Amino acid sequence: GTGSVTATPEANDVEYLAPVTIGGQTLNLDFDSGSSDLWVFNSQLSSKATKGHTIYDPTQSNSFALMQGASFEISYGDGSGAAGNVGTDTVDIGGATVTAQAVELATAVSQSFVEDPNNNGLLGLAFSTINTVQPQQQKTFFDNVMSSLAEPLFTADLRAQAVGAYEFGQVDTSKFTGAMTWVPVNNTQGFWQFTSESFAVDGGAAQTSTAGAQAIADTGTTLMLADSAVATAYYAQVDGAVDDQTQGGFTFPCAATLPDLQIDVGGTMATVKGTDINFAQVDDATCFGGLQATTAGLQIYGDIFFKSNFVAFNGGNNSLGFAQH
Ligand SMILES: N[C@H]1[C@H](O)[C@@H](Sc2ccccc2)[C@@H]2OC[C@H]1O2
Repeated sequence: GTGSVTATPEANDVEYLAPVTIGGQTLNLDFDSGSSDLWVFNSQLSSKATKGHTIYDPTQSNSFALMQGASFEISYGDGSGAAGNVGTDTVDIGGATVTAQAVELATAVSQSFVEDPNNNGLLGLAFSTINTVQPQQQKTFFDNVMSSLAEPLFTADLRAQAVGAYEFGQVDTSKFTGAMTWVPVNNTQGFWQFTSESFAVDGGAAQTSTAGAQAIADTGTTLMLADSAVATAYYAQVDGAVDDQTQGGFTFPCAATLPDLQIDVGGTMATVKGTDINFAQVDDATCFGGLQATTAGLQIYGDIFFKSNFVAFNGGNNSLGFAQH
């Protein structure tokens, strides 16, 4: 089978939300290819925590079953987190269905989630080896649904300030231009990880990235976090750009024309359009860059990358496909 749902951006394309039906109840969740827990806002949380959110109420589902003694606790790269207990229920994403999917029910969530009323939980799409449920680790929706899909893959078609799509089981070739390039994935850390060792600015000479030379494809990260050599060289080509730590990174005059960035993905150059690298206005004339330096060893290619590239995640052969869109 296949499944297809809309991917709707929040303001400034900070995150993309997609509808998921759990035991007949539909919630908009943040699909996250950088983690592997499916957790939701639910009726166990305080009314203060759930104010403005859509919640899942397991008592109203006739297919919910508590997973006795199971719990989860997850913390994310940005310092946010959630923890709680676990059950199973039928989960449907645009027609792709898993009958006994582990659904993690938060009993505590960090303030950044409370203050994000459109986000009613996360749906992890990284590898199940980093799922946090104890004592028995659980599988992601994608792992569970894969064998029933026409093709063992899902795709992300995320758009700048427009509705895109997540699809399971098929690559919709009408969603991108040119050929799709497939590259190998190293999943030893549980991520959709690939080599990324060089870059070029505005079609200029290829330059070598210094640090880890590894990157992950992370739909749950807003920006594109690359080696500092990449960000420094990029903004050196933008008049008036500065690394302004009071703003948290590179800023530039909003009137600037941003160059395209070519970045190595598994040995083939992918392009991130300059227009997609203008993230948000921070004051009347200053804009904040969508490309920033990573603080971790890994480079994290988030939504800024996805706005220029249609990406397919193949769990059948652990490869990543990308194409311009
Ligand atoms: N994979 C990412 C994840 O989806 C988000 S969790 C999140 C937190 C607050 C608001 C929305 C989402 C966090 O930022 C980067 C990394 O961790």
